[in-house]
Amino acid sequence: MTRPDVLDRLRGCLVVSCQADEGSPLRDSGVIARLARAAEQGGAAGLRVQGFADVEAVRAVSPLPLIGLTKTARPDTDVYITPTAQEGVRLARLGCEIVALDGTLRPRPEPLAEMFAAVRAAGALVMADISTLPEARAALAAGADLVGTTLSGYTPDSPRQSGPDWALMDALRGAGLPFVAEGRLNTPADAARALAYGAQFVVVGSAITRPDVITRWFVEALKG
Ligand SMILES: CC(=O)N[C@H](C=O)[C@@H](O)[C@H](O)[C@H](O)COP(=O)(O)O
Repeated sequence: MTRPDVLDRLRGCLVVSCQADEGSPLRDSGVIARLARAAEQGGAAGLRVQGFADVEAVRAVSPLPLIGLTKTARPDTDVYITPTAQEGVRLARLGCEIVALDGTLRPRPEPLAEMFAAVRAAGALVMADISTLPEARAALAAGADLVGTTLSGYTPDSPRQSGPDWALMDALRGAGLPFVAEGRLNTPADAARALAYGAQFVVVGSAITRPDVITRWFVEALKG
């Protein structure tokens, strides 16, 4: 699959994020691979997967375009989504068509443009996870192939909210910047609305692949 083909295949479609955090009973690469297969059976056009072991496990069972990332906590930075070029290059070599990395303007271990170049040289597209309009502009200017609204609500510069950041999507569209919608799209109606807001494609995680989180939504609702 050539790079433009990947974006053509994902346009207007659903990508399912299959991740389980440490402590989750689903924290097992074999389980993640099964979640990925279930998403594929359900019609997902692509998958988003965290960590080398999970990427390898999913790559072995699914031909769908893969957005790979790492989550690496470091003492020197708040940036945790694929903070180094080395990690991004390894994800590309494991077969990820797209590598997601933190595209915010926060202090980071390595310059954004250098990371983008390294990942692209390894054969993958770069998806910059951002939280604000200026970050999106900067990431695209630095050579990102895609920007995702992934980090809105998780940085000091973006509003904390329970739902998707519709205002950010509106601003991105208004500025003529292509974007991927990701983050707290918790219903099919939200996903469809994101496309209507101009998203290239939509990434959904928790509402499909985190039963512990979904259970909590129901439990809280019953408390009234
Ligand atoms: C902020 C951050 O670290 N987001 C991560 C990025 O890969 C994942 O934990 C999210 O599940 C993913 O973005 C999908 O979002 P949601 O689970 O809300 O549909």
